[in-house]
Amino acid sequence: MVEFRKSIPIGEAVSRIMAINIEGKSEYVSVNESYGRFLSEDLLATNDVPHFDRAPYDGYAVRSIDTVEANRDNPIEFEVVDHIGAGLVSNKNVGPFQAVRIMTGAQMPESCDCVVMLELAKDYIKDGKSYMSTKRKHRPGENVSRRGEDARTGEVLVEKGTKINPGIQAMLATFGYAKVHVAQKPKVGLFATGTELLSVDEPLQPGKIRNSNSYMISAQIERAGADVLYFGTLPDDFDTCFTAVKEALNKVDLLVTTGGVSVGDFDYLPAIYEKLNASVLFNKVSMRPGSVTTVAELDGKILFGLSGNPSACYVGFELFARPVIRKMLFSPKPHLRKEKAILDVDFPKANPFTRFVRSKLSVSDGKLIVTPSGLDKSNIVMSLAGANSLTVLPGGTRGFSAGDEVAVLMLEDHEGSEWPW
Ligand SMILES: Nc1nc2c(c(=O)[nH]1)N[C@H]1C(S)=C(S)[C@@H](COP(=O)(O)OP(=O)(O)OC[C@H]3O[C@@H](n4cnc5c(N)ncnc54)[C@H](O)[C@@H]3O)O[C@H]1N2
Ligand code: MOO
Ligand SMILES: [Mg+2]
Repeated sequence: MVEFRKSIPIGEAVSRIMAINIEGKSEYVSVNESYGRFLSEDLLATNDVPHFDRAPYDGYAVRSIDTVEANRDNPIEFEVVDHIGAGLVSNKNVGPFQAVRIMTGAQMPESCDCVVMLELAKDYIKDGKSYMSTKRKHRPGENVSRRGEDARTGEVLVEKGTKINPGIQAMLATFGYAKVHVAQKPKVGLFATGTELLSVDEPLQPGKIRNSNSYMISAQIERAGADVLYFGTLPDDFDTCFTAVKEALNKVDLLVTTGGVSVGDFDYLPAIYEKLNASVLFNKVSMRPGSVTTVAELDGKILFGLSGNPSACYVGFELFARPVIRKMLFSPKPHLRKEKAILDVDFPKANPFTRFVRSKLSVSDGKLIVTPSGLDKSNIVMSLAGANSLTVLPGGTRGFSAGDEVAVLMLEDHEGSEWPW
């Protein structure tokens, strides 16, 4: 007799997984290798930026008090006593009605508090000496980049768990972080199970299909920020699968398998979990696709038994495995980011289960608009290519109409959500 499975709500399934005590680890890598990694410690400013007052323009550093009388009819003359570019420091003591010709980025001379831009100064030589004059009154601090205007020593600039982007790379270099504390990439093992599976370079044969799930899931694992250990395909044979899964567990932090989780005669994953003595967190979820997704835990490692059906496999990974990976990368918002969007077409199917529709989210006239990216069946591959989101259609509804507001989960976003259900 076919085993009866009790399905649980999606939120309950996710919270059972997230309750497992599994933590990320940190490593110390060169700034050259840190782009795209996740910070495992808050990023602090180690000095003021800039750490000296500096000229943001090419011009003349003067004392603003000396410009007070300047106006269109009264140019004020300054003797130019020094000339510096970025990287040099003037040691001249600049007195009343004296100026230093200064270039962008150079440190301000101590007694000067404003910069007259080259465009507002007239320069000339008189008796063999350099002079400049200006007709503009300048305020104290005018055209000066103040010490610490960009960052102050000790400030937390970026929080732990943030993905390092090009701007953070610039910050790291600015503060002299030659090495940076980042999360170790979780090692995610992967098997694709199924006697029907051909490799990508094999010609088609009757009854067989090319394995596409492992390519898809490998990319999803990388998109989530982890490393893939792909162990290959497995035939639907209990002993072979059992041995392979058991051995793989020693080498990984998390293990993903695709296929073999339903109630079919050759769906061996449930029996494998039982023989491993793994505790099964759930084996049925009130969702479509991916209702047969089965997740188990063994010695602090999580085994994700994703469905073989490509769309179900894809969705199961994003909802269940991604947040665990992001948690191990110290993200405070490990789940897919949830937003509201306007549905662009009718979706008349009644939904006993919560449905996650592969969708294309776009911005039109300042609003988020969402439309299914293809056929909404769990064995479909093609709708995945155009999907950048999952539209969430709650169970127990009679279908949806164009113009309805719906929740969407964003697949390509780096922000995430704390708890979307
Ligand atoms: N009597 C029932 N039958 C089924 C049920 C059920 O509740 N009762 N659930 C259905 C649902 S829902 C799904 S989803 C599938 C899940 O099946 P499995 O996870 O056991 O996966 P398989 O049987 O191994 O394969 C399903 C399907 O996917 C294709 N597949 C598998 N691996 C790959 C791969 N690597 N690349 C591409 N395609 C793959 C496979 O050939 C099958 O067509 O069960 C329903 N049945
Ligand atoms: O897991 Mo199945 O995808 O619900 O069709
Ligand atoms: Mg099956």
